[in-house]
Amino acid sequence: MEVVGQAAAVAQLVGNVDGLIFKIKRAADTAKQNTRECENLVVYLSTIEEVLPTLPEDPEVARPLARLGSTLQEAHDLVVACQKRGSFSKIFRANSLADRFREVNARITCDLSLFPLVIYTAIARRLDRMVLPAQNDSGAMAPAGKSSGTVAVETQTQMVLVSHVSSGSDDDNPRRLTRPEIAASTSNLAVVLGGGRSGTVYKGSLHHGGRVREVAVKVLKKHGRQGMEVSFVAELEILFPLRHDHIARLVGWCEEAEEERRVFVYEHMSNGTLRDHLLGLGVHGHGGGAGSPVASSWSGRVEVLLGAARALEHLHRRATLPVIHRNVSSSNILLDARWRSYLSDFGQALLQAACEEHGGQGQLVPEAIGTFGYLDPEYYSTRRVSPAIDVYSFGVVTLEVLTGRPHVNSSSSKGQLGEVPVAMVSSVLPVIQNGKLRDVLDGRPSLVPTPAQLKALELVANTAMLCLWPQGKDRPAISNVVANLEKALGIIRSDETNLLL
Ligand SMILES: Nc1ncnc2c1ncn2[C@@H]1O[C@H](COP(=O)(O)OP(=O)(O)OP(=O)(O)O)[C@@H](O)[C@H]1O
Repeated sequence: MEVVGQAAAVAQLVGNVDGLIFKIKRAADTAKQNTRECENLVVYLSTIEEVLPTLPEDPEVARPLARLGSTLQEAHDLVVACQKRGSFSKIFRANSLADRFREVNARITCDLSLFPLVIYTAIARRLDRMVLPAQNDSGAMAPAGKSSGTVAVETQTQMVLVSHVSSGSDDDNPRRLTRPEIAASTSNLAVVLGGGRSGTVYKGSLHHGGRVREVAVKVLKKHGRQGMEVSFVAELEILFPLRHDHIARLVGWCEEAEEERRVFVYEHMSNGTLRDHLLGLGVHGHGGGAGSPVASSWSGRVEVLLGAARALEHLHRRATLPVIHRNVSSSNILLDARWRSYLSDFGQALLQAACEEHGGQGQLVPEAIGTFGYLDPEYYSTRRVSPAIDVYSFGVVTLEVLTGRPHVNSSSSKGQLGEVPVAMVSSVLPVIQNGKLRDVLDGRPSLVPTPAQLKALELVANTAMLCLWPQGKDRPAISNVVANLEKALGIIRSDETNLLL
């Protein structure tokens, strides 16, 4: 009896969502402003509409369905508002409506992520298919914009899936992989690249569409972090649409819910992590030897920092669905064969829209997760998530780059429980604040700075100081950090050129 009741409740919720989608579509037909946003929303909702009849009559889907229903009610009100023309400042009104569309879209995406994983990935797969242009008979991709209905598909792509700066083609979209594909690509997980709290990363080569691609395959721990399923879905949701020249690209994923096996496949970065090079760790043969510009030149170091700052700028300000990374560290900045830097490891990332919901103060999380030494103390005490927490961690990475020291040291004085770890910030920052940057700069012979380089490094150090300000509101936005690093890199490069002449 109870089961019948639950089934009826789910059926009713599905009917409600279906009805709302129908109403939104009808209202969108007669929208007089923000018509593009309305069209985008309709395309997004059509995908959800397709999935609705396949939902199981399971109590687990009732809660996310109810949430989706109330978000769609707001979406409907928004589209209805677009049926009127604003009598006062039309442009202002259009912009504020566009902001509300962004919020509603982000909320719908958040609501979808609450569905059980198997349903969510079904939706993601459908969206995946929508972004891939139709293949012609020869298997080559048809040019975008040529197939019927492509306009809708393209706008959908812009809205939901592809954030912006794309350096790859559409066939670079992440795809679902099978377990045999994972086993074959990694020769049964033969070569370990590294490991962390969430799993082990293996080297692999993926054959697809006549191409071979070097990949890093992260097999998530079965019972690692609490809520692994939730964090898998969250990372998939965040990484799927992200395209940026300094963000490690997701190539695919594999999910076998029954066996609790979850895998992410990323582009392989052959030169390891920034940390390896700063500390001269010989991990996999690329730990900061003579050939590493990151170990041996200030331009190499500042360039890597700038890449990571641009990745954060993209996440915070430019991505269609802005993101807070929450785990910025020198181990999560990877280097490819050309020494370009890439931000990686989005396992703790959060969508900013969810954070903004909380009266602009940032979302309150149950626990301030992070790595000691990188963790923003204000976030640690308030548990409120905002972009400023990434800026703080980036400040710590900047100090690592300047000093070549690890983010934590073991104190010489032993506490009751053994050696006490000390965050580098507490030992290095006061020295920089006293104007004695030279005392803490990495002292390797190839890094002795010229006077011009020292000026540039002072700018970098001052920027780090601002990033490490105790209160998040006093820290710079990441765009200002990018601007300062660009300036510093310009000074160092022109000095290097002068030295060569
Ligand atoms: N795309 C990649 N290319 C090459 N090596 C990689 C790649 N991704 C990860 N690695 C290696 O695997 C290690 C662990 O990866 P990652 O930091 O993502 O794991 P994690 O379990 O999420 O770690 P954390 O403890 O920070 O949560 C990295 O330090 C790096 O050495």
